[in-house]
Formats: sequence, C-alpha cells, structure tokens
Amino acid sequence: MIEIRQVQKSFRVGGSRLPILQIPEWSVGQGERIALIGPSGSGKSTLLHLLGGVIAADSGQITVGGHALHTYSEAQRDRFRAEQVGYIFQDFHLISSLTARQNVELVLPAGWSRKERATQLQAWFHRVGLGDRQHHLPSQLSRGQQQRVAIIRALIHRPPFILADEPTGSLDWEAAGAIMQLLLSLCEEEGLTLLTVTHDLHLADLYPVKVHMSEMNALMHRETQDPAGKAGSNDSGQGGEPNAAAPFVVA
Ligand SMILES: Nc1ncnc2c1ncn2[C@@H]1O[C@H](COP(=O)(O)OP(=O)(O)OP(=O)(O)O)[C@@H](O)[C@H]1O
Repeated sequence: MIEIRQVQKSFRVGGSRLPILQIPEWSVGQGERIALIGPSGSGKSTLLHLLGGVIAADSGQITVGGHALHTYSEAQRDRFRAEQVGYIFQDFHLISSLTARQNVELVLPAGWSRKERATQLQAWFHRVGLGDRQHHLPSQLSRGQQQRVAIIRALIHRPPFILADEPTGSLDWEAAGAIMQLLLSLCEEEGLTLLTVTHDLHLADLYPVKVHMSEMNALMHRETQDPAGKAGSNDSGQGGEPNAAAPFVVA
C-alpha cells in the first residue's frame, strides 16, 4: 500500500525554488499495476524518486508499505529502498565488465545460502528467456536482453514495490512490447505493486490502471484550469506561476 497526503516537492533553481509536485492525496493498493502518464516535466520521475526514497518531499506524508518515509533519514531511506523497492531504468544500469549473472549476484540478499542463490538465479534467467545467456557480458546482449537482466535484478529478491522509469524508452517497438508484457506478468505472478512511467500510450494500455499526472498533481490541474493564474487564494498574484511558498490548497 502506498499513501500520499499533502505532499509538496520543489527544486532549487538558481536563487528560487521551482514547485514541481503538489499532491493532496493519492493511494495505491498492494499488487496494483499502474502506468503513470503525463507530459514531459509533469513530475513523473520525481514522484518515483519520492516513492523510492531517493529524495525527500518538502512537506507532507509518504507511506510506502508501512514505511513513513517522511520521518526517515537519508540512511533509513537508502535501507528502505534496498529492501523494499526494485528500480528499473531506461538505460538498464548494468555494469559492463560483469556478466549478466554477476550483475544480478550483486543484489542478492546476504542471507541466501549458496544453493538458494544458484537455484534462484537459474530459475529467473530461465523465466525471462535468458537461460543460456547468463555468462554473457552486457555488450554481448541485445538491448531488450539487457533490460531482461535488469528486470531480474530488480525482482529477484521480491521487493513488494517495483518502480520502472521508462523501462522501454530505449527499445524498438517490438522489444518494448515484449518487455512491458514480461514486467507486467512477472509482477502479477509475484503479487508485486508496479508503477511504470511511460510516454507510450499503447504500452500504457496494457496496464490494468492508467493514471495521468494531472489527476494527482494539483499544480498541473491549476495550470490547466486557470492558465491566467487569477483564481485561488494560494496564487502568488504574479502571473499565475505556482508559488512554492503559498499555503497548500487543493485546486
Ligand atoms: N534535481 C533537480 N533540480 C532541479 N530541477 C529538477 C530536478 N529534478 C527534476 N527537476 C525538474 O522537475 C521537473 C519535473 O521533472 P521530472 O523528471 O520529474 O518530469 P517527468 O514528468 O518525468 O519528465 P519526462 O517525461 O521528460 O522525463 C522538470 O522541470 C525538471 O527540470
């Protein structure tokens, strides 16, 4: 279960702060599989970073699987992420000098026995169709195959939350469709909660649930509804730019 309440996030740019997200309330049930869509710059990656504990919100509450991230130190968030979250990136983030199998071995829980490690690795490489490619370097694999390795790395220790940021963004359409289907079916089989950022609306259609950022980000809503910036008591009165210092008011 993910619960967000009254969250605001801004970034310091030059001498001022640029408001990016203002989320009154949003929740995701355990095991849901959601495609996050929205225009460039609408805060999709920022939201994933908040949920993964990579960054902290300016204010508000973010609870992920019972972990109240807003109360955590950076070190506690790092630990939370290592144990609870599997991250999948557009560019795979595999170490080029290590084989596919070695890349995955890096993240295996310390408590796993030698036998368990071998059994799980074998099973997962077969599961994603790479049973015979475990000892290949990333450069010897296609981009789609590299992403399959990255998916194993994210899922093998069965973290309850999988966050995927444009996982098919650097693949051709055929590989992209196959990877998205694979990710969805693995998360469904394992009962993992999956949040995937994608620009591809056809791929988003594969998901049981699609959420547009404008449904949760009140800043977008206000900009859409009130382009002149005239309405609302929390406006800065300076031409409709969202004001990070303004009180949090649901648009
Ligand atoms: N560390 C940062 N410092 C300053 N601004 C940032 C930082 N990270 C993100 N931003 C800004 O926040 C806004 C939202 O960025 P984000 O990457 O979350 O959007 P997005 O919806 O994922 O966009 P895209 O679809 O293009 O990847 C952008 O205007 C971006 O420039």
